[in-house]
Amino acid sequence: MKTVFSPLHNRRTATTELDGGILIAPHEKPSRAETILGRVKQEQLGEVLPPREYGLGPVLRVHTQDYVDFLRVSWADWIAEGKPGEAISAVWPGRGMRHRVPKDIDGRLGYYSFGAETSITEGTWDAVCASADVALTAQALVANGESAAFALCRPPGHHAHADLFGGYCFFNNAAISAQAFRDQGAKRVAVLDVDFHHGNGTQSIFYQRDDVMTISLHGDPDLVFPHFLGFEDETGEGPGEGFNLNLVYPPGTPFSVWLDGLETACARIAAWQPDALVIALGVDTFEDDPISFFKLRSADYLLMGERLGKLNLPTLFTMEGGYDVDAIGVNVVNVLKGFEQAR
Ligand SMILES: NCCCCCC(=O)NO
Ligand SMILES: [Mg+2]
Ligand SMILES: [Zn+2]
Repeated sequence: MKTVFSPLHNRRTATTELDGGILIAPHEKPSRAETILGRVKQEQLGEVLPPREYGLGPVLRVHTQDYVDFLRVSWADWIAEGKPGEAISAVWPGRGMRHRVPKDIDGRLGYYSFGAETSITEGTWDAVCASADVALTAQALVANGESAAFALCRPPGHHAHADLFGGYCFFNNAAISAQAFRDQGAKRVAVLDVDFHHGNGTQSIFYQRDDVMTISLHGDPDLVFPHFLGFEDETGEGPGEGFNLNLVYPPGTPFSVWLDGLETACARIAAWQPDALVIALGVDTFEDDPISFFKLRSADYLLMGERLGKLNLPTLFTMEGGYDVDAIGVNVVNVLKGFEQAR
């Protein structure tokens, strides 16, 4: 399987994440991508390619112009105000307030985000654009005949809505890729999110559509991020009714239980017969992940990959979460190896 990777992910070097009332070193750090790349090479998964540059056209098929414009100028506007730290939202348009875009950078940060854990820094824009190019380059490989490809994206994307950043995500790489498949002629595209967290961004982007099916297995939003979306009664809206599926699990969920959910998801996908499958691949389902509460073990990721391979669909993997850096390379590449063994 080919991997697409860009060293420009290193432009995303946030030094602060608001967590537990203090600013910690971010969980979403450069060593995540470098460790995965090292394992891809060590295991000889396949060729590693640099991304092509696609520009903002494909991004704007999913994200709004005003949001993209905001992201591009956010850091410059922040430092123009003489702010001492990294750009972090501290105010949001709460219930009963006006949902309009303020002029002030603090107001715009709040309007265009849904959490304070994600800072914007000097190189964030460059890394975010490169991450989308990585996804689109891997998507093109699959659209042009590769049976599967791995987009080693950083920063991740599945929490990003059309005009919201959060959860370490800015451009929704999986959604941008799904839309690219559609724009290149695929009639039906399924996005399956196996990250520990709900793919709230991906769900919201396609929620009223019946051409992109979105499915996510994740920790109970009543207990974990993103807290306000991802419940099992969210099944789609309007034409999209029935094209969203959330499978929610409690703390301590082992692979055996999680695998039942994967089986449900795969059955739904197989019945729909999509032309392409995008897997939002987070491995924060791992038993030792520092911010999650499932109990998957490294060997389980081989079985996860195998089950996904048995769907026999053109498949794009986009890298999402996973924060146990010692294990992330093994776990990610285990999914990809298991996938290939099933083909
Ligand atoms: N306290 C913030 C947690 C953000 C979760 C990010 C993630 O891994 N999403 O998949
Ligand atoms: Mg998920
Ligand atoms: Zn996650």
